[in-house]
Amino acid sequence: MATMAELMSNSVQEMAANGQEPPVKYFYKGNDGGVLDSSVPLIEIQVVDLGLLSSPSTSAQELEKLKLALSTWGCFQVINHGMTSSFLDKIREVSKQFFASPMEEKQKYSREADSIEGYGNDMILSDHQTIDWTDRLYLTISPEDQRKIKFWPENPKDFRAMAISLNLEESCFLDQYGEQPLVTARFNFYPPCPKPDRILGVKPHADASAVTFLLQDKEVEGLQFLKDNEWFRVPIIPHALLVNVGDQVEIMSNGIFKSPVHRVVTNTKRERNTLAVFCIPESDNEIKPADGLISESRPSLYRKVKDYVSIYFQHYQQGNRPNRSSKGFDLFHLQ
Ligand SMILES: O=C(O)CCC(=O)C(=O)O
Ligand SMILES: [Fe+2]
Repeated sequence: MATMAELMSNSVQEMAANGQEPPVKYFYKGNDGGVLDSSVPLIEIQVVDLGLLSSPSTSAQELEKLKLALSTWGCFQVINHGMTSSFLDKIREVSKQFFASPMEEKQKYSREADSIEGYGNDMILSDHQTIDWTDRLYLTISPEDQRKIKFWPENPKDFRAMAISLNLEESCFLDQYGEQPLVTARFNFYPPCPKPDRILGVKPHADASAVTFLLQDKEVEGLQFLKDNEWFRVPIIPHALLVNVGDQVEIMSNGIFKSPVHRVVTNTKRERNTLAVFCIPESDNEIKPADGLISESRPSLYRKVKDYVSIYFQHYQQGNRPNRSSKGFDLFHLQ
């Protein structure tokens, strides 16, 4: 049996700091390596104002914008969301401080070999797997009784308070989410990478969530979305949150809302910090296209699923995406 040390890969941050040559398992096998320059076009991303969305005189127009965004790109930036700029900056700061703390400190929160929760990087499931150039801290935020406080850093002191107040449960509004949807937070740290043309921060994937909220780095770009076989950069709006549809809302909306394929590219000079918050329906709930969205002209395009996240992770590390089509269970290959 493989030992714990064999199953866990090294911290990417240490490799970067030591100027170590990245092992080949980090090299992306696809023919489309990542680039971070202006030759990659920017998404003309919709910016949705939550204030306008909730005010009767302006909501219709804002709702149209939302629908257009979700049915074309599957993502938008949200402003006027009620979280102050100083609060968002504080999250960024606390996350930076955690990753900047000594390795012995971070290792107190190391994930266990067979689970994603805690501090670490990709789980190694196969010899052929491409590993992402990122270290992460992955925490369950809600339901509260599923929090594993042992993984929540004690330092910086503000960390636990910050993460608790990030409870975005209210945004998970659909019935299919169930009474106790899961909200998880992934603090992502991408150190500078010596081989950005060969190594990705996160390989191409779509999210297993219903909806994902991303707090981007304020200064360093990296996230790209795929549309019509072309990659597009996401612009930075410092105090906006990026919202993207995950596979489960694509299923619930019978494919009207798109769960976009995205990736993170690396760069040689600057580290990048982001926070992704995933809203995930209760695993016992059956997820299926809403009845109102099925008709003779638009039959149900997806199979019913339960515990989609488990199905998803069985495929993810191999670079595959489960095919949720009602027609079968082929795999959609991403690398
Ligand atoms: O860090 C980013 O920009 C995106 C991360 C991401 O796609 C994910 O964690 O699923
Ligand atoms: Fe993602």
